[in-house]
Amino acid sequence: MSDIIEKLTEVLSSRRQADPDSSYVAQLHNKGLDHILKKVGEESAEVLIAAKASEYDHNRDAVVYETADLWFHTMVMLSHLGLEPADVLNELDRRFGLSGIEEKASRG
Ligand SMILES: N=c1c2ncn([C@@H]3O[C@H](COP(=O)(O)OP(=O)(O)OP(=O)(O)O)[C@@H](O)[C@H]3O)c2ncn1[C@@H]1O[C@H](COP(=O)(O)O)[C@@H](O)[C@H]1O
Repeated sequence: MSDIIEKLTEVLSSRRQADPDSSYVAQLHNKGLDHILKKVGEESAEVLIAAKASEYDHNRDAVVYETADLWFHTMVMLSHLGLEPADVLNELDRRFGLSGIEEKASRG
């Protein structure tokens, strides 16, 4: 796991019990799962908009910025549910080398 993902995972875990007045992440936990999911939805839409706009404005920085917002809020969602990025990375690792076409065919 990359260093920043590991460091951020630790900070997010420490924010589960933190004071919402001094932590944005604690505010998200305090507002609950529905609010976190709303943020994930909003950030997803912002990624789509930035990615589509980049075809015309070539603003790749905006795509990176919005994707970072989405990854961050997705990490908060995982943390809220008692999951970690390592769980997702392990699933990607399990799939590694298995062609999407083969995987789909194996579903029968
Ligand atoms: N990586 C991030 C990060 N990325 C984005 N954001 C915040 O996510 C919010 C993005 O929401 P929007 O763009 O929708 O802005 P907004 O309209 O003001 O947000 P809302 O009021 O609608 O929720 C902003 O407040 C950003 O500052 C982040 N907040 C925190 N982190 C990391 O989380 C750590 C802990 O943060 P705190 O809990 O605040 O200390 C930080 O040290 C950072 O490493």
